[in-house]
Amino acid sequence: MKNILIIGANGFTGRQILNDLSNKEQYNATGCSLHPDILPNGDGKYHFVTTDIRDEAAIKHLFKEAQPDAVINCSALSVPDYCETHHEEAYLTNVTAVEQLAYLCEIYKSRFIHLSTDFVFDGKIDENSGQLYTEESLPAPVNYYGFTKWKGENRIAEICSNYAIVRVEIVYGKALPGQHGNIVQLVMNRLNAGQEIRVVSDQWRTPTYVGDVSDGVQRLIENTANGIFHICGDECMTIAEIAFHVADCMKLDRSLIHPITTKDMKEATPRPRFSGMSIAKARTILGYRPRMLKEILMEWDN
Ligand SMILES: NC(=O)C1=CN([C@@H]2O[C@H](COP(=O)(O)OP(=O)(O)OC[C@H]3O[C@@H](n4cnc5c(N)ncnc54)[C@H](OP(=O)(O)O)[C@@H]3O)[C@@H](O)[C@H]2O)C=CC1
Ligand SMILES: Cc1cn([C@H]2C[C@H](O)[C@@H](COP(=O)(O)OP(=O)(O)O[C@H]3O[C@@H](C)C(=O)[C@@H](O)[C@H]3O)O2)c(=O)[nH]c1=O
Repeated sequence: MKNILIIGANGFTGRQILNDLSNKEQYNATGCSLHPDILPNGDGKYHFVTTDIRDEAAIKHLFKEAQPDAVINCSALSVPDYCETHHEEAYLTNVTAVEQLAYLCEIYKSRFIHLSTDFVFDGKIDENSGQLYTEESLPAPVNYYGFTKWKGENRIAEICSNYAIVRVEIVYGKALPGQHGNIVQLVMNRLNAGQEIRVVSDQWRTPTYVGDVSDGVQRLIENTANGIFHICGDECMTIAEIAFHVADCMKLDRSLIHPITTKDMKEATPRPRFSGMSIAKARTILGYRPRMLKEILMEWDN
């Protein structure tokens, strides 16, 4: 049985991974998060600890207790607008604490699986070129969040002898109360309530189903390959196209959706224009096969 430590286990992705792993006999799952268990009356299949990863002594104690064979880091300051105005705090969580986790993984001979983002890229690929970002593409982040995530990636590659960096993007699925939502849920909620929504039609992404992230991570626990893996969807589309898929699959009123440009959206933080990522490497090495957005939406009970 493998001991798996999932950090950021109250978060949207971390909780999915904690739930999935704790239902498998081959894993002994420990969830860790900054705040107490978001679902304290769960089925008792996992152990949960409240720990701040910025606290060096606490994190050393956690490793000693958990003796992890693999550590999955889903914790982060993951709101780009917040990171843009809180540089020091963002750096501490997304870089300094990640470095500390990486050192401890080396000491405990744990495989380090760390979640990162498409926001490491500048998004300057021409959307008509048919190109997608690969693991070989050069990062050049356009916001501070992306910068810290890239720094974290680099430090792990320098420190760890057994690691995988998992870049995901626009992770969607059903969030629990208390977790942040996602664009698919936001569109669904607005349209269900008969409210209008403005969505950008000039930001291209490869949206990722949260269950597929969990699947990709599980494949990486069992694989020994080091390096970066793009674990996202296989369909590149604009945010406006995502919104129209939601309306059509859920039979909601698509006239409430208003496509606008990024310029008109007046976002507080710059975002890459095009950040579709290729999953060719994950397909070949891991046998990763993500699901289609429409397929997930058709099964979604809203
Ligand atoms: N969601 C998305 O669309 C995307 C996410 N990513 C990356 O994927 C990963 C997971 O994202 P997502 O699921 O959205 O994350 P969330 O923001 O939902 O969850 C992050 C979790 O990290 C925990 N956390 C934050 N600071 C600390 C700390 N100091 N010590 C311990 N735990 C801490 C929080 O715990 P608590 O709730 O207990 O306070 C929170 O639950 C992140 O690395 C993010 O950068 C990348 C691209 C897209
Ligand atoms: C709220 C909102 C967002 N959008 C767009 C902006 C953006 O392109 C997209 C998603 O917006 P969000 O604010 O949910 O997420 P955003 O901060 O853009 O995105 C991400 O989260 C971080 C953690 C990442 O690492 C990224 O990979 C990405 O998935 O939807 C609209 O068009 N209309 C809206 O009303």
